[in-house]
Amino acid sequence: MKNDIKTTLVTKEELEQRVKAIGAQITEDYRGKELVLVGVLKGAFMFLGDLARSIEIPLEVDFMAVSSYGHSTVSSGVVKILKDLDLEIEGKDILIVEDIIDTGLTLSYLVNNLKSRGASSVKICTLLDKPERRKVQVEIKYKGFDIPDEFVVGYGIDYAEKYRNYPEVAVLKEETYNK
Ligand SMILES: O=P(O)(O)OC[C@H]1O[C@H](OP(=O)(O)OP(=O)(O)O)[C@H](O)[C@@H]1O
Ligand code: HPA
Ligand SMILES: [Mg+2]
Repeated sequence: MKNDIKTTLVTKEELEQRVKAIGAQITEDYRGKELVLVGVLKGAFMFLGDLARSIEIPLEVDFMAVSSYGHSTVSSGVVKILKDLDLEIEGKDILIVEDIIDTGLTLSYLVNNLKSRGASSVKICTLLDKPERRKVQVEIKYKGFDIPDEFVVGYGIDYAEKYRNYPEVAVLKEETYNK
């Protein structure tokens, strides 16, 4: 796997430190609230696991699966719900946990969708942001890192479903895409 990597953008240590800091901030901000972490599958699974462990107040966890990329590196722009929430979220404080915001299409769809179900609040926590790529504006409450406009993998994030288990955020070598 390591042979397929061109460069590392965010190291294990940087991830660990930043995730802990965001968790501490969420702990302060959501004390006394009905916090529900909504992880966006599949990319957010690793970030959500680490983040949840660094939040020191009771919370609920649920997941949604939506897809706009499929096996491509370009967003189709059409967001499809593949798996919906199990929990009722009326009156709850929702924090959507995402691995990466690129065009913003996935999240702007999700925020509107969850607000329409009567949540008390719907905010966004993303590990990575590619601001240069934005097509629709979304308000981000917690952010790990800004990254340049490069297709990244690792720490939950895939290329054609692979590399999610790579422990750092990295860019693949060109030749890997044509394998
Ligand atoms: O801001 P956008 O341009 O909408 O892109 C961001 C979304 O795209 C990726 O998901 P993907 O559809 O690849 O699903 P996955 O998490 O299962 O890999 C990523 O995990 C975000 O959810
Ligand atoms: O850089 C990326 N890598 C993987 N999936 C993605 N979905 C949006 N941007 C990316
Ligand atoms: Mg993907």
